[in-house]
Formats: sequence, structure tokens, C-alpha cells
Amino acid sequence: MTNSNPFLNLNYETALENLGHDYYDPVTAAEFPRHLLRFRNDQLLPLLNLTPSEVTDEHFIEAFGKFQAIRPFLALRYHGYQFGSYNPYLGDGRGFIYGQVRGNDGRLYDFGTKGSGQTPYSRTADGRLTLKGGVREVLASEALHQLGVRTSRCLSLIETGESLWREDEPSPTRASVLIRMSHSHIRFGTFERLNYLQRPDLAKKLLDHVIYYYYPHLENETEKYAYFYQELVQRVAELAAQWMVAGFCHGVLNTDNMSITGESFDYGPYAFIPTYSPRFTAAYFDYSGLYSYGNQPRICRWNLEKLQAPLAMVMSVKDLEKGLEKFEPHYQQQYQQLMLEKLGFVSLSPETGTQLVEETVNLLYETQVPYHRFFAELANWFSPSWQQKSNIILENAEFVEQLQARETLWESWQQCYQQALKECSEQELEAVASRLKAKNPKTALLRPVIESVWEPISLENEWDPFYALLEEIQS
Ligand SMILES: Nc1ncnc2c1ncn2[C@@H]1O[C@H](COP(=O)(O)OP(=O)(O)OP(=O)(O)O)[C@@H](O)[C@H]1O
Ligand SMILES: [Mg+2]
Repeated sequence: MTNSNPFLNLNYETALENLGHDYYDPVTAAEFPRHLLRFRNDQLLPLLNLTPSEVTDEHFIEAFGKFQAIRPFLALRYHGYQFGSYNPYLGDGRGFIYGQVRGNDGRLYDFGTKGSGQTPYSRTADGRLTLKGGVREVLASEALHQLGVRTSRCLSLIETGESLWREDEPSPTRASVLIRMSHSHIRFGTFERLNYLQRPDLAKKLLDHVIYYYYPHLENETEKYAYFYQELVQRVAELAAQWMVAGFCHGVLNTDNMSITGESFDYGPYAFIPTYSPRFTAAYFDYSGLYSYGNQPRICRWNLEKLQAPLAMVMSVKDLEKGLEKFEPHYQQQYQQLMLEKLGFVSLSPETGTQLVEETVNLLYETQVPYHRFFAELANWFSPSWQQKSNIILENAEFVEQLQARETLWESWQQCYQQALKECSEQELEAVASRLKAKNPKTALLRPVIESVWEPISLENEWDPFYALLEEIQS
């Protein structure tokens, strides 16, 4: 029998399945009372060689709400360090891998579920995702993608008609099931579990799998394990820099939320920072501020260091230690480059570049002007005439008094920005203007913005503000 649903006709690969039963448990999906498609990510369909107009809402619902499928569902086994303590009682407790598909970029993608029902790893929890949690994850991944952060994306969000009880939301609260697309759902914690079980054989098999599928250019290197760790360190350092520049605080950087491909995922209690403040904390349960905005690079490094124990079952400790030494320089290099791009520049003299980033961060910290607005205003008001005169730079910005109040800092920053512009040709000035616009969206996904679209959903089932916000952050 042929099925006309394009999602059921994709060419599913069996990379994870072929790893064998030591890494997952086959599970079934919950049956939901209702299936209301609240979000479909048409931007992702071309990557799957699908044409949006040929994919109906019903196709999404059949595959990702009613869970018609052609491959078994695999709940992955993993452990992890959570707030510094090792937790062996983890694993996919409300999700599974629905399938794996190769995108037309040649890379392998997972369809991972969230909120699809209980598994052997749910323990006492319900295996569900709140609708608000789903809405927040959709918004975060789209906004981060737009800001150039390497992130998972959401393919669909379906409201399921169930009621849930949660401590962090007014309850009963509505439920949803989400499909996430990312390169891999293999986490640092997937390796940590194998160390806990003392299974070097399984760790080696998993590492070979990771390199084969996600680091294929290293496959034939004699030192492939050392190169893999070096590249992972680099990817994670870059990711940390991408978060910092985006003004994003992930909130729960446990090792079970760190992907082996160095992608950002799992958007729970995250927040974008209102103002530049290293101590800003996103999760209400993060009492010590361990996963604060400013700690993120340090925590990423710590997580990479913890990963050395399981990897040491397969490769030399010396190679691991050497690999991690590069974290700091990679991070600094990437942060510097991305901050300069956010300020409009790609090629400044090193002295000007370093000084500009330093002064910008200091200015944002000392004045506490809104982080995202500062850059959006820069994009909005930019004028080539700023090259001639420093005191007109941002003179019409909405928070200019707040900047002027710190006269010395402010004037010094204006001069520094002017100096950077002086290093640009006329043509480059045009590029600065368009770069500023491209890197700094008008709308930032601050908490009040999210709440402002959630409120109509929760009070009146009114979804238009959510779609309008999505359109703003996706364009
Ligand atoms: N409602 C729930 N029911 C069952 N298990 C849950 C639930 N919420 C969280 N868990 C489990 O608790 C652990 C930590 O959860 P965490 O919030 O980091 O991940 P998650 O949001 O469920 O999923 P992911 O990391 O894939 O985005 C995981 O093992 C997760 O499966
Ligand atoms: Mg998680």
C-alpha cells in the first residue's frame, strides 16, 4: 500500500537503529484526545525536498500528532551532570527519535519528539510538554537561528487537548507535542552513561558512529579521535560565543543538554538578557547562578572537561588535554569576530577591533541600556556621516540620555566607533549599514514579548500575535 503523506515517504535512514539495543529502548507514542496544528515550519521543508504547498496540515498531524510512522521509535539512554552532580536517572523521558533523514545539504537530521508520552525514563513524570513550553521552544529556536546561532529547529507543534499540572505554570495548563529537527540527539551524557557502566566497547562504537555521521571529513584520519575532540571543543567554544553575542542565556547547561555536534538545543527556562549583565540567570531554580549568562563559556568548558572521562576509555588523555587547551582562544576569537560583525564590521585593524569590542561591552554594562535595542538603534540610525563627526553617532537613539549620563565612557565609545568607520572605504560603509541591519533584528525575544503573545493564547485562544511575532523573527 502506498501512502500519500510525504512525511511517510521520506527516505528514513537507520543510523541509530543500527547501533543496537544498548543505546535506546523502542517505545510507543501516547494517543492524544485532540490534534491541533499550531505551528508548521515551512522554512524547513525544502531541506527535506518537500514543497510547502504540497504538504497539508493533515500530513503534519498524521505523522507528528497521531504518530503514523515507518520506523520504530527510539528513546535514547543517557545520563548527565546536572548543576554539577552526576545523575544516572535520565534518558528520553518525554521524547524519542521518530526518524532520521538526510537533508538536501547532505547532512543527517533527527526528528526528535518532545511531549510524546511516557518511556522507561519518565520515572514519576508524565512524559508531556506544556503548550507554553512548546511555544517558547519554537520561538527560541527560530530567533536563535535568525541570529546565526547553530541551533535545532522545530518542525511542528501540535496541541493535544490534554491538561497538565506544573509547578512553574498556572495549572491546569494546556499540552502539546513538538517535533525538533537537529543533527543529532546524542548528548555528552550519552557517553557519560557508558563510562558509568564501564563499557569502553560501547563508547568506542558510539564514537566511531559520531565521527562517521557527523564528522565525516575525519573518518580516514589516523588521529581521528584526537581531531574529533579538537573540533568538538572548537564547535562548543563557537556556540558559547554565539550565545553570548546573541545575548542569550540558555539556563540549563547540564551535560545532558550538550549535543555532540555542538548544536544548541532544549529551550526550557531560557531568556534573552534585557541588559548586559553577566550575573543574569534564566532558570528560577538556579539558586546559585551557576548557569548565569556570564558563566556560559566557563560551564561549556567544564562540560567538555567532564566529557574527557568517557572519551578516555577510547583515546589518550594527553590528546584530550591538548584539545581542551584551545577552548579559550577559540572562544575569544569567535566572540571578538561576532561582536564586530554585530557592530557592522568584518575587517578592522586588530587594535581598533579589540578596543571597540571592549568599550562596547563596558558601555553596555555600565549604562545598562537595553542590550538588543542598542544594536537595533545602531542599525536604525546608521549614517555614513558618522565617519566625519563622532558626537552625532546615535544622537537620536531612544535611550541616548542614559548613554550621555556617562559622558566620558560615551564620548570615548563614539570616538572609537568613528575610528572604526574611518578604517572603512565608501563601499565598505554601505556594507556596514547592511550588516548592521542583517545582524540586529528589530524585535528581540525578551520575556515580556513572549508573555505578550502567550497571554492571548492562554486567555482567548488567539494565535495571531504569536504568528505575527514568528514572522518578525523569521524574516
Ligand atoms: N514531563 C516529563 N516527563 C518525563 N520526563 C521528563 C519530563 N520533563 C523532563 N523529563 C526528563 O527529565 C530529564 C531532564 O529534562 P530536560 O528538561 O533537560 O530535557 P527535556 O526538556 O525533557 O528534553 P530535551 O533535552 O530533549 O529537550 C530528561 O531525562 C527528561 O526526559
Ligand atoms: Mg534536556
